[in-house]
Amino acid sequence: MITASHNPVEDNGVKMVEPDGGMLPQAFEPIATELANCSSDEEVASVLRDRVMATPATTSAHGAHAVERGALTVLVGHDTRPSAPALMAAALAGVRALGVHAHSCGCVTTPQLHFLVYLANNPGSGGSSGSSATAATAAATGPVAPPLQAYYDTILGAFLTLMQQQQQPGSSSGSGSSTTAAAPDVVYVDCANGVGAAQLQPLVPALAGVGITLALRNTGSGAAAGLLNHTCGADYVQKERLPPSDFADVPAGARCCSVDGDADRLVYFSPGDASSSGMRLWDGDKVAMLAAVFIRDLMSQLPAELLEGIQVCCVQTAYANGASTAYLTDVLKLPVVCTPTGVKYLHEAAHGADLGVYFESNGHGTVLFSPALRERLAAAAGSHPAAAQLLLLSRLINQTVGDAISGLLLVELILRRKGWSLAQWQSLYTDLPSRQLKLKVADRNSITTADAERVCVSPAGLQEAINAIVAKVPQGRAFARPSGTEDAVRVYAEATTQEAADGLAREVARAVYDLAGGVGPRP
Ligand SMILES: CC(=O)N[C@H]1[C@@H](OP(=O)(O)O)O[C@H](CO)[C@@H](O)[C@@H]1O
Ligand SMILES: [Mg+2]
Repeated sequence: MITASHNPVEDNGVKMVEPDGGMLPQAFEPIATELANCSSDEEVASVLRDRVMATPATTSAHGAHAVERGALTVLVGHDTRPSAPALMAAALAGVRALGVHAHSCGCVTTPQLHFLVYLANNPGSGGSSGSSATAATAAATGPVAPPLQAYYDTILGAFLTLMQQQQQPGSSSGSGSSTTAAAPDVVYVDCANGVGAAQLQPLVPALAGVGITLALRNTGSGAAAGLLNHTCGADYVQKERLPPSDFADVPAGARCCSVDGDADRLVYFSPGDASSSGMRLWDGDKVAMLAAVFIRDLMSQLPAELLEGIQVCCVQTAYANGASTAYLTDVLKLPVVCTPTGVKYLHEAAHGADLGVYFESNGHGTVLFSPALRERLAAAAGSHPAAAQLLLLSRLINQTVGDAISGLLLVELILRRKGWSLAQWQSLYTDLPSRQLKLKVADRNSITTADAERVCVSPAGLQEAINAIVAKVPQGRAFARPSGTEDAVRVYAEATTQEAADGLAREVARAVYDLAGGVGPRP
């Protein structure tokens, strides 16, 4: 997938999708770094020959045995960047030079490409009408590109079925009042001027059919088209806590959401008054809680023996607001696992359970259902409506990777099913005030961490200094870690007041600056 996600339009990047639809295996990262740092074509060729071609595929859907190159197909997609067509041509030429089929999926979202790769290798599993044709062709010639329609048939199809069940009188639709009275007619969607604009379009007529008007903004088209991710998109809204461009006329309190440039992140927000202050945010933590509440409700309607031995787990990072962690453990009584930052870690941990809910605060995440759980649900679907609904949820929710389109449908389904307004969703728990800062140091890798990045191991004395600072702040929590994506050290702090959280973050940043070789002005 040729994309630089939420980053500025002039950046570029690539995300690799494994044959099972998953993310790049971690073992491949050092090789990818080597490739990215090559300074000449010759060097690229030699790294490809000596390192890439010499590394056996680990998670190939075909198993460890060698596969005829001519039987392989690589699917390539791209985002809306002006650099995409040239990079796409290069990628296709590179794949074909190896004697491997290359197929352009065109301008798609990252999660759509993950889904298509999964479906190409697991024909028939999408639950779409088109997939049986795909299965027949695949048997004859190896994986071929399934039509993008298969994505909508699966994800949107499951959403519409769940919505229709809700609207049938007397349907068993989970707990909570199933009134739609609290749901507004219009959901304003900030498409970040990215791929989401075109790919959300098929949802517009489909959702209109169930009474939801999607108003797409920042679609990257028209005379005043904005720039990709520029003052818009999920990353901007979540980090700046500001409504995106082109939302000035959206009424205060309206239901809005924002996706990032490649549509794998989703946050909800509601504009405040004219001064832009008072914008409210429903971040990845809030989406995770909503999903967890709903799934827990459905599971509680199933006979205990059906769920015997089934493990449910919620996965967060240290950036998850402490109030959300407390809500999961104290109110929902669900086990919580904390992993290092980065979806690859959360995804892996969620895979360890039968039902794994994972979201980063920045809006990237999904809910994974194990094959064993899906089998049990399928067997019970005829006799237990809640099992049938959970099974449909596993189709509505992209099982390969976090997906803003699938996430939007999930949130809208749950809010309507529960009859909840944004305010009721917000009131599940109250976030502790928090602050994130970043600073530069001479070498960020001089900071090493343990315990899912919550403790600094080096440089010597840093953790002791952080402990002493945190101890002075009631209910304070803070940590510092080197960013994996930027040349910076990130500091996170939370406390019972915004002032205390701000002060705590500043003090910790100063300790990092003093003990880890800060560069530039002291925070
Ligand atoms: C605090 C924060 O938002 N960190 C982001 C950021 O990672 P860093 O390692 O913090 O730079 O980029 C990652 C990739 O997009 C994302 O997964 C992660 O959540
Ligand atoms: Mg992204």
